[in-house]
Amino acid sequence: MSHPHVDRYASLKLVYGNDLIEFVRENKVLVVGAGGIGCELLKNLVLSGFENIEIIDLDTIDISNLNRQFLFRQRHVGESKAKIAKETALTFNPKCNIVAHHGNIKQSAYGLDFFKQFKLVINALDNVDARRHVNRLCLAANIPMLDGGTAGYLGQVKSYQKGFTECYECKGNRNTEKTYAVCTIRSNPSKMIHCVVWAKLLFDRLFGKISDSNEISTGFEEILKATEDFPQRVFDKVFVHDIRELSQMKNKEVWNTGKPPEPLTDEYLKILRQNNPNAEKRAGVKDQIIWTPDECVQILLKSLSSLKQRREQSSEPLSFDKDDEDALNLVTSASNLRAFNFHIPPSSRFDIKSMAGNIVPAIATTNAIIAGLLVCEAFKVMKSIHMNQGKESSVNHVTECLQTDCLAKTVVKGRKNTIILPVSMGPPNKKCFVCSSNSVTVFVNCDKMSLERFVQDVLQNKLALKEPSVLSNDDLIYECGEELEQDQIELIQKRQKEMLKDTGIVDGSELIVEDFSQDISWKVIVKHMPDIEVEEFYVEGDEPPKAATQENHIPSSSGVVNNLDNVVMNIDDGDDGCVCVTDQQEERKRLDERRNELKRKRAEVENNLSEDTNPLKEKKQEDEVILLDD
Ligand SMILES: Nc1ncnc2c1ncn2[C@@H]1O[C@H](COP(=O)(O)OP(=O)(O)OP(=O)(O)O)[C@@H](O)[C@H]1O
Ligand SMILES: [Zn+2]
Repeated sequence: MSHPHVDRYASLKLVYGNDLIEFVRENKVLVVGAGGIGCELLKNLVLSGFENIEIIDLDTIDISNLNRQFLFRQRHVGESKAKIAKETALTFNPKCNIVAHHGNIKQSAYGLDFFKQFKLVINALDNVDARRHVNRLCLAANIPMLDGGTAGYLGQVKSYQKGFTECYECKGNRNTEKTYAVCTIRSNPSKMIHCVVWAKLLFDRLFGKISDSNEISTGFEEILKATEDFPQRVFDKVFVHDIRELSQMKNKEVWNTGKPPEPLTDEYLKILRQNNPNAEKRAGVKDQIIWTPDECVQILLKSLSSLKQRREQSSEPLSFDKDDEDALNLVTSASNLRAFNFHIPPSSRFDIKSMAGNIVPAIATTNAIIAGLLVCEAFKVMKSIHMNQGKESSVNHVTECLQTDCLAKTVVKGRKNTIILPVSMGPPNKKCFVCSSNSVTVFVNCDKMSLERFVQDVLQNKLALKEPSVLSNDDLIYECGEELEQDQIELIQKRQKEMLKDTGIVDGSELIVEDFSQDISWKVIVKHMPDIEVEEFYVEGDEPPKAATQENHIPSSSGVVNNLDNVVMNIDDGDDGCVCVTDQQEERKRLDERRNELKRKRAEVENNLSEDTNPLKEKKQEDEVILLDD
């Protein structure tokens, strides 16, 4: 292959021409994600003449990746995906210059300046959150973005460019996790998935970050303090006492399964033991064997004890990870025990793992098809950029690209045997607050929602901002960032706990929300919805909750998306070939300048208003008094 007299690109040049191949060799592309699609893609790119590539992935190689991520071998387990993908790809084409980043694309080191070096960005990601972030940076840097994704046998490739096509968020690609009514999860499940969602909340309540949404029952504080018998006390509380209380609800009609729940007393466990149809089925793959009630109890107690120890040794709350043995054992046993409580058939650890981890099986061939299509689209974009040099941002470079769907089976009428289906990309949606309008309306209950929840749930989770700052009436009421001073942090912490209405955010308030990490400045219009619960907030374009008084909903899981955000980045200096950016000074400087400008502006506004007509000033003084009182 690498004989010195053989031009490895000879056949490519016949197809694309010398000039384009030279252009592709010289110019840099960014690949985001080195997983199932990313590995295939990197291999294709290096074999197609793309010689300047940067690749980023936050993860390390897991044994479960080896069935489809063919750049990795067993000896690589535990190593950086980006680094090993680079090393293996270089063996296919040593001419390439590949830079590997072991990091999260959302880190500020990979901001606008980083993106600007590339002609094209290609996403090989597995979550909406990271895609939304990359979308915003590609819009800001005005770089075409290709996005590939698969779910089992289904796949899709889309090509985006600012001003010419819809953006990734034009059609509302939100973090739309399936949600369930709170009462179904907390007190009236009818399916195993309800028990799994509950078990994950139990995990969070006992070992994770405590919040209103994981408050599945009262009285955990005492149990958590217990030095002895912690596992048994948890068992007695959630599977016996709480259930006994629930079962005493008079009206039998209310139970979704048709029967009141049964506490897991010794007598009930005995009955379950006698009637257990799974008792004999002990052969087969270990993870697919359904545990007996006794096994569930034993495994529950053991995992509770080991997680308690781990939590005590850790300064941070734990977060559920489907690949963590203790966490999965806890969720599997707790889900099954709850299922026994509510007369729901139990499930295997394998099935519960896919429910708890929102897993859709990955198919290597679908990934390969999508990675192949991505490279075809990449050539079209590079060709256009090459032909229009100097007017990069004013020309539509994705004009020849099509949204390409890879289907599981023929579903298109009149198109026999069509499994690869090209469709035109839509134009930008004028109402899209990300690429077009810069204005978004949010519907929240200002009386019940705290500023903290507004920032976390609405701005960060729902609107996918990373480091939002919030200006209300020219007053900077919220900001985040590592460079804040202690007194600023204290002020924010205090204010965060206030309800929106107490911070001056009421019906019709127009906020300026900025996020320098995504180069975003939006007008956020607040509509106060007095009849909705805190969790029922929604954003323009979403379906509002059916009735204002309806029971509230909780997410089906704490979510793969969130877990990725929580991963601790492993940034090093790259002497092993894995380059990581550490210089964040520019970003800091920009933030500082902006902050000083805001302070100046705020001072001006305050000075211009007389003492008695300035509500902001009064509010501030109140804040200061409170601070002193502390
Ligand atoms: N914010 C991010 N920054 C960098 N890489 C990311 C980010 N989010 C996801 N990724 C990477 O994108 C890749 C997606 O690949 P893939 O869908 O095959 O997932 P996987 O984690 O390898 O597999 P599985 O989820 O099935 O275990 C993963 O390697 C993941 O680490
Ligand atoms: Zn858009």
